[in-house]
Amino acid sequence: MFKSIALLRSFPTAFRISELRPLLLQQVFNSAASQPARTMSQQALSVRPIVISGPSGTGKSTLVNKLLAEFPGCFAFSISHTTRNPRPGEVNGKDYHFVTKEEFVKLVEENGFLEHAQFSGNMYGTSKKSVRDISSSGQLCVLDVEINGVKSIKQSDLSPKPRFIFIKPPSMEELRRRLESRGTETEESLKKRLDTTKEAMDYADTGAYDHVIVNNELDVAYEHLKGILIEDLHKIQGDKLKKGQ
Ligand SMILES: Nc1ncnc2c1ncn2[C@@H]1O[C@H](COP(=O)(O)OP(=O)(O)OP(=O)(O)O)[C@@H](O)[C@H]1O
Repeated sequence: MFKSIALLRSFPTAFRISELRPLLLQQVFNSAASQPARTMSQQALSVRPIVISGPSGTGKSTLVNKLLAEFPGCFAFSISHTTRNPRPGEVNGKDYHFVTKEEFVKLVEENGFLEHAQFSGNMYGTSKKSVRDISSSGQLCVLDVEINGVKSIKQSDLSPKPRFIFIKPPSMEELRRRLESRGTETEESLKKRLDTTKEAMDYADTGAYDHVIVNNELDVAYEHLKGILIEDLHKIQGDKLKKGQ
């Protein structure tokens, strides 16, 4: 029913990364897992997640990876739920929350997911709890989602309220050039990715995002993104220092 890459793009990055970029997820997961338990006397820092969206190839991963490099330990990606069986080496609660179909459906009925969908006969979803846990652990949760994910998160009661950020390409020609030069696309997948671009750009034009960043010069775009988050990042760093991390 779905082509894998098309469906993967409908999920938050946490899902995509756990499928496509396991090392990165491992790195950020480890940083989340190493958080010591808070004592009652510590005032919990609750950090607003970011929802980052934009056409494929516009530079979302490039920008987020720069943030991860400059602010190590400050970011985390949520861990998705799935009904599929673990693959060799995958760990429950680390690579995914592996659950039964019944457990998954119960969570859907309880309105526990920000987003969920079926893929190759298995269900996948990002729970609100997994995002909230990161926020309350004092880290900044990054959700890299397609337009449907953005709409679904906008309708949710996620707290704290996320910041919605759109990464815009300088032009369609440049977007195509970037996707081609990345060397990851077939002619078919390139066409699919470019086909969804107009819808994403039109949606951004409705004012759906708190911030729109044009990724022309990478360094300029990065400074823009960092500027949006810097206050939170300083708080996170201060909190980590207090905790002796
Ligand atoms: N400002 C920029 N100038 C030139 N090239 C860039 C710029 N930003 C990113 N790129 C390049 O464009 C390509 C696509 O970037 P990237 O993979 O980060 O996009 P993406 O939005 O995460 O895509 P996808 O949604 O498909 O994962 C990469 O090869 C990257 O190095």
